[in-house]
Amino acid sequence: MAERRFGIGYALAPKKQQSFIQESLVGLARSRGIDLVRIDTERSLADQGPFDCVMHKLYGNDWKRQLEEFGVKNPNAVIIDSPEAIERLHNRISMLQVVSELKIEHETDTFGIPKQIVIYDKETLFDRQAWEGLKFPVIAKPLVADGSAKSHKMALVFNHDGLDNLKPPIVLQEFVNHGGVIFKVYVVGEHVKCVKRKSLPDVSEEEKLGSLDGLLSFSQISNLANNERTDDKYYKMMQLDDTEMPPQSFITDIARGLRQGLKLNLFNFDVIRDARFGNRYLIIDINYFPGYAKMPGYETVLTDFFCDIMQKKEKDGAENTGLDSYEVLSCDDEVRKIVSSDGDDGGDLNVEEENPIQV
Ligand SMILES: Nc1ncnc2c1ncn2[C@@H]1O[C@H](COP(=O)(O)OP(=O)(O)OP(=O)(O)O)[C@@H](O)[C@H]1O
Ligand SMILES: O=P(O)(O)O[C@H]1[C@H](OP(=O)(O)O)[C@@H](OP(=O)(O)O)[C@@H](O)[C@@H](O)[C@@H]1OP(=O)(O)O
Ligand SMILES: [Mg+2]
Ligand SMILES: [Mg+2]
Repeated sequence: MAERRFGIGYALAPKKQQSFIQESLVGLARSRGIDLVRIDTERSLADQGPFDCVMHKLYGNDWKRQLEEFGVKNPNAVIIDSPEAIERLHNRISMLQVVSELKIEHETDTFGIPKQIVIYDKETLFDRQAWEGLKFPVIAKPLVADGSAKSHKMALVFNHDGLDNLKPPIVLQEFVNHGGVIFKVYVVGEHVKCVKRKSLPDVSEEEKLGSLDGLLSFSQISNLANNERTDDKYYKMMQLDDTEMPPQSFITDIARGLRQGLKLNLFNFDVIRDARFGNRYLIIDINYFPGYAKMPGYETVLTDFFCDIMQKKEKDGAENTGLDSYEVLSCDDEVRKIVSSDGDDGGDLNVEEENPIQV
């Protein structure tokens, strides 16, 4: 009897679909019995399918309603991920709250988030009382992180003069020197991959005090040029080679904690190493459904994840229990640590985990 195939519908904006749905991914998934099917976002979801799973990165109440209806009509289908869980990442305060709730013990390393305050209006912006404990330079980030170009428009503010150009609501986050390298940790279910990316350079003491005109604007500085898909080529070009990766088990513990706390499968988080301490890591950003295609070998990681969902669904189907749409166990319960071809000397981090994951 022919093996039953597993249909995953994807609902993505055109730009996202173009970058993420590559023939290499579609072909590999197909060879593993998984069909990736485009959901026509101009038509009602209810008129399309059937789907065993829906994967999406769309906004708006109408789409949210359609997903809810789909979930009611298809209780055994898996939705990756729940709109409510995703919305938590659309606000830069609620986004990082989950980090403060993580309980992770590590012998030598500590983690946290930078000091930050939210500013809703201009008066508060100029009220020094409101800034308790926060010192220049600060990074001004839009409070809303909803995928719009505006939500990535940032400014490095060196002094009071720079405040004039800011438009609340914003988050002011202390700027922490971190050696000009950021660690981007991609999470795909129980799969975790840490890569290095170019970041803002450190700010010297003179620059902090100097007569720089108060503000430097920038946007998406850590985004990899699309033509640089191999990390080692990018690392050489951007002189990131000699930056040590964070401890592997530390990063996977944080990834696991965030996944369980956020109840999300598809996200990445940005980590900087605090140059003042060297073993203190700060999480500065968490992104839903990031640019996975920039991750070397993304086809395999994503297809393994699809396989995890399919196998869990079959297992649950056999036990006749409806798959709870937020929990998918990994394909196997062994901890499989695959360190990438660069070995463990600062190479990228691929770690499979044994824990159940939540969506
Ligand atoms: N607190 C901080 N201290 C030092 N540098 C920071 C800090 N916050 C952000 N940066 C720098 O600014 C860049 C953009 O910040 P952030 O990642 O929060 O913005 P974003 O628009 O959400 O980016 P992404 O494209 O990853 O979604 C970071 O990659 C890093 O280079
Ligand atoms: O497509 P890209 O490669 O730029 O991916 C970026 C992605 O854009 P897209 O989802 O519109 O594609 C961004 O999503 P929004 O915050 O804007 O929603 C955000 O997740 C970035 O962090 C991703 O960059 P990465 O962290 O992977 O370097
Ligand atoms: Mg970021
Ligand atoms: Mg972001």
